[in-house]
Amino acid sequence: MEKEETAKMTVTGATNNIPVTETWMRKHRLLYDGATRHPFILSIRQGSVDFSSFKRWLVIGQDYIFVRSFVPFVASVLVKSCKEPNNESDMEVLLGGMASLADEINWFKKEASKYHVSLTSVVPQNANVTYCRFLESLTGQEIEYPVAMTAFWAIESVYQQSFAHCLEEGGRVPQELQETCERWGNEGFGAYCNSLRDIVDRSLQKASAEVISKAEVCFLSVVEHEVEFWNMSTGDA
Ligand SMILES: Cc1ncc(CNC=O)c(N)n1
Repeated sequence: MEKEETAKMTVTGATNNIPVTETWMRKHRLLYDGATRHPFILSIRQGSVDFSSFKRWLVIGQDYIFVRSFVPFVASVLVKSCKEPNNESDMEVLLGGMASLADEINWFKKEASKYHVSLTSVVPQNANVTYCRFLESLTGQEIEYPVAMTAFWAIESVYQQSFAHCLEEGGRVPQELQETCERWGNEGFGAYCNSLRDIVDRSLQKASAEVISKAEVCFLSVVEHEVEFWNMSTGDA
């Protein structure tokens, strides 16, 4: 076995058959579940969430700000994907992601007007500002494609799995939040997340041990930012 390859196995714990993302999920399960099973998410699933103006402001207003920062980040990943060999399918998956963000921005506007949330006057909370800055720090040219792709996949997957959990059997999602849960928790969005995951695993197969560990750190950062994002729901973030 080549030296580089041995180093890679040491860093990731990956063997030939287990994809890197799967090894991370096993290793960091508790932290990951802390995001997808956050008390705020569980309160939506249980129907105990009070969808008062404060929570609406969070789910619509703060998330709108996040998504506006997410767009240039996704654009930067798309630019990187164009420089990758055999990029045709990556580019298409990322373009699909872009298209759904355009749709999402319109949806935020519709929800905002329904609940009289003024999107232009929402002041971003600290946790959100920090998360958006983190996204911006990942847009630079020096950030390797697998690292940026890892962040992208993790951001989408955490959201998808959180809202899909709300919709699983036994949930009692309040009617006002049903559409929100379906937007990110639907199966199509789940399939899209799996495509992102496959791109991550494939791009990491060719990556150096250093890039693989950077990607793992990036994965953990995303999960932590997602927890902090929902911690805003208690008002003391
Ligand atoms: C905080 C956060 N994380 C992930 C997503 C899902 N990606 C795009 O919409 C989101 N909307 N908000």
